[in-house]
Parts: sequence; C-alpha cells; structure tokens
Amino acid sequence: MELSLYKIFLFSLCPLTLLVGQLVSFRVHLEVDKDGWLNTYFVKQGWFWTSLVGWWCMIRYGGFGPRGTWKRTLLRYAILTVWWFVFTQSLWSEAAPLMDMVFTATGGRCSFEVFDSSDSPTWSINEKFHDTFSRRQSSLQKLYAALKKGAQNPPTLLQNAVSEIGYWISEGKGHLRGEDVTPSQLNSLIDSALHSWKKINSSYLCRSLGGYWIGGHDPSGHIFLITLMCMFLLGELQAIGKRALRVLKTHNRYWQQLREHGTNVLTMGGFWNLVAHPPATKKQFFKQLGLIPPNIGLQLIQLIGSTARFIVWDNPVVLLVLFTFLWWWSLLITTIAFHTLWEQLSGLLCAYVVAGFVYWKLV
Ligand SMILES: CCCCCCCC/C=C\CCCCCCCC(=O)SCCNC(=O)CCNC(=O)[C@H](O)C(C)(C)COP(=O)(O)O
Ligand SMILES: Nc1ncnc2c1ncn2[C@@H]1O[C@H](COP(=O)(O)O)[C@@H](OP(=O)(O)O)[C@H]1O
Repeated sequence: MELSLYKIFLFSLCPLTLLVGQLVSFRVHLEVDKDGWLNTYFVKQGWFWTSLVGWWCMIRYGGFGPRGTWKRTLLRYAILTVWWFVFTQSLWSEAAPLMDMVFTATGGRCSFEVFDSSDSPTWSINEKFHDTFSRRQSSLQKLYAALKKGAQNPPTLLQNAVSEIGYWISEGKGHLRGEDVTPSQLNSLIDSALHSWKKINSSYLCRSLGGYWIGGHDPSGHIFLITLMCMFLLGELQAIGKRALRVLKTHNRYWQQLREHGTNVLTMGGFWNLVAHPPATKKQFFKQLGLIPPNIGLQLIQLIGSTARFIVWDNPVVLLVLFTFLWWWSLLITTIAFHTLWEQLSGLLCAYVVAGFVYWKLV
C-alpha cells in the first residue's frame, strides 16, 4: 500500500488529537455537561449514525452498482462492528464487554457509597455519588427500586437504609439523625446486599442499579468509539471521494437558487432586526414569523427544502464530512476533560490497532 498524504491524515488524526487535547488540558479546565444533546443523542448513539451515513453514501454514490465497492466495504464494516460490539457491549445479559473486563480485572468495582462517611455529624450524600443533582436523584431512585426489589424479608437495618434513601428522594434530606447507625454502616450494608444479589460486572448494570464505577483502569469507551467512527468514515471517503467531488461540482442550479433566494431573504425588511433581537419566547417567535411577507416565506421554505435535498439526497458526502467533524470535536473535548492519559491511550489503541489494520491491509 502506498502512503499518500490522505493516508497520513487518516492514520494520524486521532493520535494527534489526543496529543493536542492533552497539551490543552494542562492550561484549560473544561466543565462539560455529560447529558448535553451532542453526547446523549449523537456520540452515545454514534455507531448508529455512522452506519447510517456511511451506508447512505455507499448507496447514493453507486457503491452497490456493477463497479461498486460494497463487498470490501461490507467486510471492513463487519470487522469494525464486531470489534465495537465485543469491546463496548454485552454479548448477552450476564457477559461483560471487554472494556469492563479490563476495568474489573485491574481492581475496579461498582460502588454504592451513597452517604458521606467522613466524620461530619450531619448526614449528607457522598460527593462522589454521581456528579450532578439530576444524576444523583435518578440514581437514588434506581437504587431504591433495586433494594426494594431484591430484599425479601430484609433485616431491620436494610429496611432503614431503604427508607433513608426514600427520604432523600422525596425530601432532599435524611431522617436517621440520632439513630444508632452510622453512614458508613449503611453504605457497606447497601453495597454488600447488592453485590451478593447480583454479579455486577458491567458499567451498564452498575449504572442501572444506581451505583458508580470506581478504581481500576477504565479504558475510555468514548475515545475508542470515536476513533473507530472517524477512521471508518474517513477511510470510506477514499472510496467515494472522487465521485462525490464530481457530483458536488455539477450542482450549479442549487448554487444559483441559493444566491437568488438567499439574497431576497437577507434583504427582506426586518430580517436583520430579527437576527439582532431574536424572539425570547415561542409566542414572539410565531408573531414575528407571521410578519414575514408570504412570497419571502415561500422562498425561505424553498431554500430550506432545496438545501436539505442538496445535502441529504444529492451530496450525502456533506453529511459524512459534518459527522466526521462532530466526532472529531467530541474526541478533542473527551481528551481535554475526561479520563487519565493512560485510559485515553488504551481506548485509542484498542480502536486504532483494528481500524489501522483494516485500512492498511483491507483497502
Ligand atoms: C448494516 C448492514 C449493511 C448493509 C447495507 C444496506 C444499506 C442500508 C442503508 C442504511 C442502513 C443503516 C444501518 C444502520 C445499522 C445500525 C446498527 C447499529 O449500530 S444500532 C446500535 C447503535 N448503538 C450505538 O451506536 C451505541 C454506541 N455507544 C456505545 O458504544 C457506548 O455508549 C459508549 C462506548 C459510547 C460509552 O459507553 P459507556 O459505558 O461509557 O457509557
Ligand atoms: N465529549 C464528551 N462530552 C460529554 N461527555 C463525555 C464526553 N466524553 C466522555 N464523556 C462522559 O464521560 C464519561 C466517561 O466516558 P467513557 O468512559 O465512555 O470515555 C461518560 O459518562 P457517563 O457514562 O456517565 O455518561 C461519558 O458520557
């Protein structure tokens, strides 16, 4: 295989991003919302989006035609999908994914340290017990449900623990003050009860019971997945790139429409006013929408429609590039804000060796 400039870019993008992220993290401290829309709906469902865009490009650029490259693409996709699945997902409900096996084999476990067991006389929730208020609340609810479900004829102390958690859920405070039990006793009671009922060997199961993963070496699942996704999309771009560029250049009509309708919309009375003073409420938004002259409204709808058609139907390579950029950006954020360097490196390496082999040997 000859080493083109593109190949150098493909093979070095993720390792270089990790390096840059590490350097930036020395100077910048980032607070990232784990439950933001990008992470929740896109990165955490990343293999779905990547498959969809990858295969859609394959279909639209004639990959399934007589001279299509679908057989090779399918082989590469199948290898990457199997590896993604084995590394991050449970093959069956009792089995742990590989990344969680590494974690438990290196001393990690699912913890249920709910209450702060420092010397403080007042009962409070342990700061390490999940990182935001809403995550804490939902984890307390999961824990409450798990304890109620698991304990048939629970001993009094465990009953106390359940009712204490119930109090924290409904009142935001506890009621065991002054009773003859300490926070650390309750913690170990909850911990040993749950660990004796179930073999908690995956982060998914741990979270579903309200616990959190501590200790051990936890290879970054995000870095693993994003590296796999970037390499798949950029790797397949090689196969469709030339054709996609040719198609992109033939859409003069769209550019002409964009210029015409775009100029009309931009010069519309009140447009810049709308940009400068965006509506604060939904009501205002619809009121301002109603003020748009009908012919301009029609042009706006046509513009949105033809842009969607231009991107999704005629030139899905734009989607491929947008998604690759989205994944790359999330990779950078993950390398700046999450995990230790070694956990980032192991996540990267586990994806890189397989994706590297696939795009080195199977192209
Ligand atoms: C598929 C056959 C190809 C034939 C081609 C026919 C053409 C059809 C055209 C389009 C079809 C599109 C196919 C879509 C199939 C998609 C299949 C899926 O992948 S569905 C599952 C999606 N799941 C995910 O993406 C989850 C990803 N998330 C994770 O792995 C983890 O959450 C994490 C590693 C990111 C983090 O783990 P955590 O424990 O730390 O939270
Ligand atoms: N780019 C990103 N944006 C938001 N959250 C991220 C992120 N990268 C990682 N995380 C979060 O950091 C935690 C560790 O990720 P991972 O082990 O997969 O690398 C995960 O938390 P949760 O699993 O609690 O949501 C994940 O959602």
